[in-house]
Amino acid sequence: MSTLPRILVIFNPTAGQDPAEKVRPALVQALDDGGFEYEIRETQGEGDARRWARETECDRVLVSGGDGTIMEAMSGLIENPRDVPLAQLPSGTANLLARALAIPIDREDALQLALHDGVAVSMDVGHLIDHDRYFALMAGSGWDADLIKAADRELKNRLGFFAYVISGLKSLFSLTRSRIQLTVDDQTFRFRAHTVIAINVGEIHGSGVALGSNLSPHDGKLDLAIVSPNSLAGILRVVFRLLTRRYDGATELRYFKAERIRVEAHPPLNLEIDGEPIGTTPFEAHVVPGGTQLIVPRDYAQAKGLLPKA
Ligand SMILES: Nc1ncnc2c1ncn2[C@@H]1O[C@H](COP(=O)(O)OP(=O)(O)OP(=O)(O)O)[C@@H](O)[C@H]1O
Repeated sequence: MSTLPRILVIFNPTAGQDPAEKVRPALVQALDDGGFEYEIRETQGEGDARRWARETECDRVLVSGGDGTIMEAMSGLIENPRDVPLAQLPSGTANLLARALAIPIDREDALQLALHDGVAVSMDVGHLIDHDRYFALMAGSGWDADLIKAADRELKNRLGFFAYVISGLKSLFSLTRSRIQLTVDDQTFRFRAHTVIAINVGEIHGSGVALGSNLSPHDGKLDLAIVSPNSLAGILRVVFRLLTRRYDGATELRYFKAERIRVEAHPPLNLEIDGEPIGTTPFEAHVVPGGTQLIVPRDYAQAKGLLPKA
């Protein structure tokens, strides 16, 4: 009897800039070469990936798509009564989850990891309660949500990742602060800010790029970042702090760690979940510790102390 995992491939033919005719043959070739038993299902739109992942009886789900498709499949797997790990063939525009977990973006390397070399580890996920949506990276209100709303499909097709850079710069100049009421576990705070982000994964592994210090999707907590400068000079100060990794000691950039948070804003702020617009504030989120199983590089798992001690 074969000991290879039976694989459900969830394939989003519209993700990213590479046409499906280029991605699909490479995928089929790698699966055939490895001798796997597999099924490939192509998404038609929102909801397919979540439903198929929730219902699958395979041993592993391999998602070919961007962060949106991966998160849909991850949500389905959280609802699947069996523990089924998720592997990725990052084929989106930003591929932030892959980059954060040190998963290669190169197609062949990613397939080698997804099918052969990777190890399964648990990772926390966030849950946006009112929307019943899970997030791996973050749920954010304010600037991040504005820029994601501005980077629509047409702009992403035309410019790829630069769509986010351009819409991010544009949104920076129109930021206005809202009155925020923030509940962090049992404590309530009131202040003015233009951006409040609940972060699960906030660091590109090994790159030095991070949204804060000691952010970890393996600590059973969400990190909350609050950005509140009221002028362009203040915004540039925050950007400089982030780039130079000086996160502490500024009132314009504050952090909390929590298991549960609630954000109300007046006027309401745009809201995004893992790079997808999802209406406006208020939002309430909590962490599901170790809620998902992911296939990651052995080096990443080792660096994070996630491998069983030999
Ligand atoms: N066949 C399809 N036709 C059109 N849209 C689809 C299809 N299948 C899935 N979708 C939509 O694709 C979106 C997810 O895209 P995904 O995030 O994976 O790629 P992306 O937008 O290129 O990448 P990124 O999130 O990195 O920018 C979901 O909104 C989903 O509904």
